[in-house]
Amino acid sequence: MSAAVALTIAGSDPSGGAGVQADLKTFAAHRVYGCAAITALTAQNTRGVTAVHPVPAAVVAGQLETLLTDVTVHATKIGMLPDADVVRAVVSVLRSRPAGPVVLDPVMVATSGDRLAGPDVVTALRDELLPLVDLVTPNVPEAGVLLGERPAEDLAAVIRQAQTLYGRCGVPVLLKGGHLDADHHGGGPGESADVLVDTAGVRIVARDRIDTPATHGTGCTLSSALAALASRRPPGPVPWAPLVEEARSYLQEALRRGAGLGIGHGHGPVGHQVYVAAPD
Ligand SMILES: Nc1ncnc2c1ncn2[C@@H]1O[C@H](COP(=O)(O)OP(=O)(O)OP(=O)(O)O)[C@@H](O)[C@H]1O
Ligand SMILES: Cc1ncc(CO)c(N)n1
Repeated sequence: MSAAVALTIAGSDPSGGAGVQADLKTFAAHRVYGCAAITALTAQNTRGVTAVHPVPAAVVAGQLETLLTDVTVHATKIGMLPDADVVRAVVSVLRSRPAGPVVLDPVMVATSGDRLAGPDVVTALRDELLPLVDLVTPNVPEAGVLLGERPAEDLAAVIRQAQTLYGRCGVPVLLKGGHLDADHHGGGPGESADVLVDTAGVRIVARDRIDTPATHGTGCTLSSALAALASRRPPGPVPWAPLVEEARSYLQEALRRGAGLGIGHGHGPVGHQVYVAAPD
């Protein structure tokens, strides 16, 4: 039997806190073999993004085709897709080559507020890619954009939008509440609450909110932890609720560790190297 293999399809972040670099560290922390196809080169640090250079769509397709004709991938995470052509390249490969359960993090804006995807991405992502995936993990502003609504301002609105998005696309939704104002998040005092909606109904997954500026790449880390955990499972439908609980516990430890790393001068990275137990 081969090792569990997870694939990330994402952009590069030279500062190592987000994107492909964060995903591969997260896969390693979950004792999963990591593969990576790069969709864009960014120039960024913990303070912001200074340039985005999309990889040509045909080159993205070529990376995936070449990889998937040889390597069996047990789960995939999709992150930054810089333009609609790259979205379509990923769609076309995924239609013909199985890559395990797919977690889609619909990246639009970095923690620093800089845009990472052009406006044409939203329609292609929502109409062409979303129906093919097994879990979508928008943050509050991204859910607003996908629904064409104002971003949620409290937990009740997050629950409503997660249900609406699930109703429209039929794909399990994990709507992340990290952006909710601490006074309005409603998940309980000092908590950061995410909302999972799938066939099992609505589940709120909350953890204590850690008081730290080092939150660069939390979304990337959560979605790659979910793909890593999915890659370790037997084939078949993924019960997302226990995986979300596990991934949040991992992220919580990584946030605690990141608070002491002292990397960069802006929103520092989380400490990915929190090794979780090997699969049984
Ligand atoms: N200070 C915090 N303490 C604990 N958990 C947090 C904190 N900030 C964010 N989270 C959690 O981190 C995960 C990512 O949430 P967030 O809403 O920030 O996503 P994102 O905006 O996609 O992340 P990114 O910063 O990578 O763009 C969620 O599970 C959220 O609840
Ligand atoms: C490459 C990349 N992907 C995703 C994010 C979102 O955090 C980022 N900052 N950079």
